[in-house]
Amino acid sequence: MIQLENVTHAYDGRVVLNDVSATLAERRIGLIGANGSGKSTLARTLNGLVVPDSGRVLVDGADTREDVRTIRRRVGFVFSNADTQIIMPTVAEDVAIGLRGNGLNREETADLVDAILRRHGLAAHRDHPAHLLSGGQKQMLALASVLVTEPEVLVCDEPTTLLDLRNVGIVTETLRALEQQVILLTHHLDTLVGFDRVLVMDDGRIVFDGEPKAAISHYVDLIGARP
Ligand SMILES: Nc1ncnc2c1ncn2[C@@H]1O[C@H](COP(=O)(O)OP(=O)(O)OP(=O)(O)O)[C@@H](O)[C@H]1O
Repeated sequence: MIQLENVTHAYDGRVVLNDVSATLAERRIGLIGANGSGKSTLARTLNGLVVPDSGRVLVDGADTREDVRTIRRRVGFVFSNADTQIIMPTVAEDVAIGLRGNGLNREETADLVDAILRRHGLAAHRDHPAHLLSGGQKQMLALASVLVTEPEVLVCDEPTTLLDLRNVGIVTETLRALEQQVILLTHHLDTLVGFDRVLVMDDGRIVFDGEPKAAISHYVDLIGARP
């Protein structure tokens, strides 16, 4: 469970998170809001990528300010642009890098890598250069490389933004089927169908917190009311 307690954060003196408090316990949580409303910054506080100026973020009671290594293992993060996340030359190497240092031998590592590549439709691309994959395949690789580390929570920052409609569907279905808690930031509002809870952000605050339909309707009204 993740708890945000009076989280405030500013960039260059401009407040982008303004006294945000929330307890994130549901399995499927969406986070929506206009560009620049603070979603990514909030998401980045959840695994210590951003440490708030004041307030605190607790992951199963551990403070992101103090225990970032443990928290990074528990909370995986997937970025919208997979190119920024793929770091190794080949597909298999990129997945394997996440397993480094966990005591597995080469064979065990290869077995795990192969299993996760099969699960995410990438087995045929095992030894291909990662940068030659299609946009959708790259996003699946980024997802696979995080999931192989078995995080308890997966934070996905607009993982479908750069994808065509078919790949939006594939990534959405993959996220839907995961065991772990998923916190999904998205502008693709229909990917939130069936979610337990959706938070709407505006100007650094959570301005609505409820079931998807009501949250989306609140967001649409909010945007509609803008000059
Ligand atoms: N590293 C940074 N340095 C300075 N300003 C930043 C930084 N990251 C974000 N910002 C600013 O903080 C504000 C909130 O940005 P953030 O990315 O959290 O919003 P967002 O809701 O995720 O937006 P989008 O939907 O466009 O991704 C924006 O005005 C952005 O320009």
